[in-house]
Amino acid sequence: TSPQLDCNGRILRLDRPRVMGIVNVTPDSFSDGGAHFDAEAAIAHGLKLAEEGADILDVGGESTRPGAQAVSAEEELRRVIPVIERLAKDAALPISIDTSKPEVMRAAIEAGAGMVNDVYGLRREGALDAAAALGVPVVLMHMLGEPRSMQDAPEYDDVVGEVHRFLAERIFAAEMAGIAKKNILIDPGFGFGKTTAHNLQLLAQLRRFTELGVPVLAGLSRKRSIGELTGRSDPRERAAGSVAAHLIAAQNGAMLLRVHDVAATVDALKVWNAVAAVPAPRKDA
Ligand SMILES: Cn1c(SCC(=O)Nc2ccccc2)nc2c(=O)[nH]c(N)nc21
Repeated sequence: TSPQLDCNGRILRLDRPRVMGIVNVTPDSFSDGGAHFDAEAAIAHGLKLAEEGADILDVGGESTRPGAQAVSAEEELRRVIPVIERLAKDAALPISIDTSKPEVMRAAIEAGAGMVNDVYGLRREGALDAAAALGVPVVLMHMLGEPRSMQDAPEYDDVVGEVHRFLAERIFAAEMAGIAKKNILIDPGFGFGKTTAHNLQLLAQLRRFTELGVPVLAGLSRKRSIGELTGRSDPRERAAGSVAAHLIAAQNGAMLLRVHDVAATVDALKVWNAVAAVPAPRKDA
């Protein structure tokens, strides 16, 4: 019996690599400086990704790009709650909330989300206790320092070893706070305080993280490293590079892939699964 996650009543099976579709609730294009948020566009996009075969949708209201200004809890709630409510009503798949704030976690689960995806690894004040009380699966991700400064010449003695140790410590902290191990996922945090060389080491050695005994999530979609490797300066042209990276992540043990290009990734995984299903050759005596 392969693991499955109970996301507030909606089941996410982890019998094979699964696809998490990205739904950013961003400032709408016509309003001045993002005073309004285009919930309708985000909802339509989420429903489209569900149609394309996403197994879960990740809804986020605060950009974590280096230099992005911090957003208040009230502002973040204004952006994501209407989107989560409508997606939970109009689609059957589980929804994760991409947030580091305890009050946003609580309201999002109340509104129908079923997983917490925290790029800060539940290190904000009250986050561990809030997640434990909610009793939903949580993603613990590695980030070096803070979003503002993480990409200023990040350095490690041994990036894989240091990220591995951080994640082991966050699993321990989560279990001590009362989060069941079956509800924990980990993520090396591609691009969060890593150069492309660091990201390549983490991807090449991703199977090391499966030793921690919980499912691994990988999120490389359209990121700068993919752009650097492919020469695609426009993120919208990074789908092929992203699919390639996510197939390698699946091959190296990732069970959840956080992607923009759901249809392409779903097709790629169908090919990957067909090969994975081929019986191993018999070792004749
Ligand atoms: C919320 N969130 C993000 S946002 C950053 C992003 O997509 N940047 C980006 C996207 C497109 C182009 C350039 C940069 N990345 C992860 C991740 O890798 N893992 C988990 N668990 N959550 C995550």
